[in-house]
Amino acid sequence: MLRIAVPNKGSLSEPAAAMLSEAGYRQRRDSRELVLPDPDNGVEFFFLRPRDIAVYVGTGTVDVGVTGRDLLLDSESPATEHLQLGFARSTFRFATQAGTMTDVQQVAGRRVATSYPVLVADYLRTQGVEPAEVVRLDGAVETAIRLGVADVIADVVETGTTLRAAGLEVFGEPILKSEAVLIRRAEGEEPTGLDVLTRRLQGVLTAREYVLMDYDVPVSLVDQAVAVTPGLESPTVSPLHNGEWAAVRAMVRRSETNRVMDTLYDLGARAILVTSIHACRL
Ligand SMILES: Nc1ncnc2c1ncn2[C@@H]1O[C@H](COP(=O)(O)OP(=O)(O)OP(=O)(O)O)[C@@H](O)[C@H]1O
Ligand SMILES: O=P(O)(O)OC[C@H]1O[C@H](OP(=O)(O)OP(=O)(O)O)[C@H](O)[C@@H]1O
Ligand SMILES: [Mg+2]
Repeated sequence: MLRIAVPNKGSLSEPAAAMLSEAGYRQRRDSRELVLPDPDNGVEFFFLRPRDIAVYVGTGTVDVGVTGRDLLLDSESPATEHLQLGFARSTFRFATQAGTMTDVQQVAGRRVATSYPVLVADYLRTQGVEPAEVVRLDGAVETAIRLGVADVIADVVETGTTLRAAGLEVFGEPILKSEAVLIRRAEGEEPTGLDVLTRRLQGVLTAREYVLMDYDVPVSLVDQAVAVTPGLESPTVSPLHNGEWAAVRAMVRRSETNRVMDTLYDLGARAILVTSIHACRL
């Protein structure tokens, strides 16, 4: 059985459970369940603190796990990214009182509060900046400046709402772009069953990113239409009862759906239909 660690709480927990459920795995019914066997799919889920998941994977106690890239890097665990999962996207940034700092060099000799001390210390070292101190806090880092324990913070930023509410502003380059990732042990053989899990998760990622587009187009315009919707490999072109028209089916990036429909319509395509992909294996 492939042992899979899944975040039990926090920002990663719900979207990770949703993705695994879309991939056909069992879901826990109660958030207090800590272990969930799924024998039909040959896996066993362990619900752990997101910060601990890299540690368990690095020691080989579990085979793979879902965590954030930022948490993985902060853990110093011998685990490695296996697959990017596309949710919990965030940046990791320095911030301080609005209008006071512009460059990471200004962090020299200052106190930095963060929940990610290893990540921050590593980054400052690469920039040749020596802070006075890196203060490790568990959360609510944005309040550290007002309370006088730090001059600068380094934290996860998604919308920036939390920073603005605290009267803070980012400065310097982003330290990191993070998202949820599936991790595995850096050394050793690939765990048995990881290939199936990977294909299933890739199927979910593709189903989320693409839609199926069907349309009818005059046979004389098929080549031009196919150039607009080349699909992943090659679109399906089928004859229609009216021999002057053909039907085309292709996968299209969800984000481009309306632009592609406009272009096809202008070209002369009609009966353009878009459907979601429920599941797929490429
Ligand atoms: N607002 C957010 N938007 C996107 N990702 C986030 C956000 N907050 C945290 N993350 C990501 O979630 C992971 C941190 O997990 P963690 O469980 O600490 O989340 P949390 O929501 O801060 O939980 P907790 O309330 O227990 O601190 C990191 O990978 C981080 O980048
Ligand atoms: O840019 P935003 O959209 O505002 O999101 C970023 C905030 O979200 C997370 O906090 P969380 O709610 O997890 O609280 P915490 O600080 O206690 O971890 C993170 O630590 C930031 O504070
Ligand atoms: Mg948090």
